[in-house]
Amino acid sequence: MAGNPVPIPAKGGPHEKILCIDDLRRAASEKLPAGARDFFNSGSTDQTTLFENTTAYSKYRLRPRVLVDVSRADPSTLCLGHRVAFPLGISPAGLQAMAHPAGELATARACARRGVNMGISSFANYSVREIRAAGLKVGPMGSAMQLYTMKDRALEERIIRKAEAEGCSAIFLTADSPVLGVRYNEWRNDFRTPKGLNFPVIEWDSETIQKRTHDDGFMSFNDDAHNWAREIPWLRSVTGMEIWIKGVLTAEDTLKAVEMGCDGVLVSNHGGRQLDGVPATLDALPECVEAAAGRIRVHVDGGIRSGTEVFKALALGAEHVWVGRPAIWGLAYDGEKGVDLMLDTFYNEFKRCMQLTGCNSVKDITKACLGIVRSDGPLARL
Ligand SMILES: Cc1cc2nc3c(=O)[nH]c(=O)nc-3n(C[C@H](O)[C@H](O)[C@H](O)COP(=O)(O)O)c2cc1C
Ligand SMILES: O=C(O)C(=O)c1ccccc1
Repeated sequence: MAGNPVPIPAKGGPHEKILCIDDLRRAASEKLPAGARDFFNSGSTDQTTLFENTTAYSKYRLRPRVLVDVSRADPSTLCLGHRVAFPLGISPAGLQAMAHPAGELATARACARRGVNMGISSFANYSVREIRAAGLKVGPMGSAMQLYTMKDRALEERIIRKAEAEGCSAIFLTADSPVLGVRYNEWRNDFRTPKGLNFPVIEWDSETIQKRTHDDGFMSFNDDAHNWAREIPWLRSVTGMEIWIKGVLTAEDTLKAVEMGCDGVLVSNHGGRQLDGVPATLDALPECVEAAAGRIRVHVDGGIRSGTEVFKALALGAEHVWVGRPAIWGLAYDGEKGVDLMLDTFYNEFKRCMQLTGCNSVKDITKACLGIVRSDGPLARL
């Protein structure tokens, strides 16, 4: 990421007030209509998991080494076969054109410019071809194609073929969504996809979607009869792309992914939008890392809102992290430039955290970088 502007917003400039991801959340939330804002920002049921995803980080303290020459600290690493600027990518999130008309195209351009990978949602508002082309105009970029376990296997195979043809290197199979989570906000607001937005990946146009609520559309499309024995061998038989399971929260399912020959697990609770009451992803991470025992890769997403939190996730054994809502907030705030700003903020905080803890490379970030764990957790911040 050499040559990027340091994201200290210029006095009087358009981003004067955006110093951290929480500033971006506030600024974006002010710009979004209420229904869209609630859809993007909410979790399910009582919002317990949503809250814990973000607050889990505050119980860990850092354990820095001092007087280390960190003048050449290098945050770059490998992710899905690509060298990335730092260990953070953008999680697949649907409906990005509701945040900004350029939606996933803007996200792809920002990812390519900042040298990070992107997950493409099955519910993207642009086709995989358009998204990949937008990114590749700016630079080389890695993408993972997110898949649900679909009722229509022929459609699922068409999506896989297109993703392969466009150079995606992995499938993120979302395993936590046989049905949609309980989303009071969507029911209260009678949330509908805005008119004019299409879902080209799943071959639905605006008219088809208008007839359905989000819940209804989602349930008609996804297969609640999904299971390990059917999905993984089938995926292996139709594609050479890496297969990752997105939504794993336990040692048992990590072991299952190892047994089934998957390439990695993404420890995720769908940003607290599916089953409320499951643990924060940071709290589920250690048991998954231990079960993987280096045999498959382990990534994590959910609630990561600063470079220091990226660092803490790595110290607990994640190889790489992903963020969902911060990209949506970047888009809503200022389209492509807002996503650049979001990535720059994370990058700079992460690099500074590496330097201030005495780490010169991502490999130096180990358990030894974490100190005491405060049992008063989130309250420790108040
Ligand atoms: C608005 C929105 C849409 C999402 N759409 C999808 C999706 O289509 N497929 C999927 O697997 N996950 C989806 N997710 C979950 C994200 O991939 C990711 O797991 C989550 O956002 C990470 O948490 P964070 O937002 O706290 O960073 C979505 C999340 C949000 C907030
Ligand atoms: O709402 C979600 O969490 C989600 O996965 C999704 C699915 C389809 C369209 C937009 C978001």
